[in-house]
Amino acid sequence: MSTPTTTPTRAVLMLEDGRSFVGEAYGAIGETFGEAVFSTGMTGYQETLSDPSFHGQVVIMTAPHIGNTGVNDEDYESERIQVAGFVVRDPARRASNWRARGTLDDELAAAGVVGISGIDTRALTRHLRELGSMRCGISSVLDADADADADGGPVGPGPGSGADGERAAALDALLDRVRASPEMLGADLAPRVSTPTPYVVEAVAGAALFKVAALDLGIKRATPAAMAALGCEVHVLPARTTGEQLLALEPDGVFLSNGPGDPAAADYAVDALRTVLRAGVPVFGICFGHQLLARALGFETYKLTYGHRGVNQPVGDMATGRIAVTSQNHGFAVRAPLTGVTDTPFGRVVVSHRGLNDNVVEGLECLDVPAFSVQFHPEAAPGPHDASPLFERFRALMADTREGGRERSERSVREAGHAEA
Ligand SMILES: NC(=O)CC[C@H](N)C(=O)O
Repeated sequence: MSTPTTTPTRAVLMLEDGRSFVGEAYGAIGETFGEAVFSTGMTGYQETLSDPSFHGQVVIMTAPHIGNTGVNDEDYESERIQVAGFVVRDPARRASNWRARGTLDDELAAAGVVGISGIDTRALTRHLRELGSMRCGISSVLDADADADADGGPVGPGPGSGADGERAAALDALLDRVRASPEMLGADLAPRVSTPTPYVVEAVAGAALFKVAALDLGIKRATPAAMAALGCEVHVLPARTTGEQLLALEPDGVFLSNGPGDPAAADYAVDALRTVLRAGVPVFGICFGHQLLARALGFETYKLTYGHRGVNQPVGDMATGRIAVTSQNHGFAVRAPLTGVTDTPFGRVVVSHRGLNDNVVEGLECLDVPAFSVQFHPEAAPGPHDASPLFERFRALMADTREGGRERSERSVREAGHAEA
């Protein structure tokens, strides 16, 4: 009798340190490599999968049941699934939601995204929490060779022969491929996910009040949408746009988006930002954009052991003590003194927010130039909306700077008039 076609295909997740997990193929059949990171969000898997900041990463969902609501066209945060691979414990056997147009398994397969299911994601997460994020590979094609040999090849005794020997050799070879795959430290990934050409997101409520130049380092759809809803005309620009090109748009403000990779590798964006800061144009950065503002001010960034990824990360406002529950997705962070004022080439800077789980810097505020940034995600896709007023704060900063600018130019007109008289 032939084997039923429903027999699951075996898949293996191999970590850089040699620990491996055996499960079932989920999504596309094949092989993939990336940095193994875990996300604790219990909702929002579609937004997570399509967040460009996950480019080059294999995402492990700590929530065990994934895929319940299938996939729809509305919840994509970019044009495609961006993760390098996907790891789940217990995929939903059917999708159930009025918006669903298909299952997550099929969607991943159609997008060519290799995943694995049925593994102990709790043990995997604890391992990464102790030892830190590391490279990994998922393969659902390893058994093909071993099985072919086991079925058709000679059955010989001793190590290295037969299916077991083949499988051990295949696992060793997979580990070699994991260790040969690119590292996240030092990776410049934003240009890979950025828009190739500029585009404009129109302000929602009639006439645009403010023109925002947004550097797309891996922007999510919800971000320009949130600013457009506040009356901003958002010009979304490729990652390598220069400071001069940003200023040539005569924007009321410059926004720096989230994005994948190591902020220490994106010197081009740091240079652009310094040009903008020198011009006194308001700046707002989130996540990768926050890390780049920090670098432009002279702070360093570093790699966290395992990062913050999820929708329930508590953040404290240093000035008010107020706590916000935030959406986060970062593996790098800014090194800056939590208290006190730091003097930088762009004047005084304070840390505005800190992570309440581990005291990581979660926000910066410039006191002498109109610029601020947060490590978390005010666009909240997915996640809670506690931080969404930050877009209003950016609008207020643009309004103040514009008023200040008007006052200054009115004063110079008056002064020029005096000079003439
Ligand atoms: N979401 C982001 O912008 C992530 C920023 C950066 N790639 C990090 O991992 O820290």
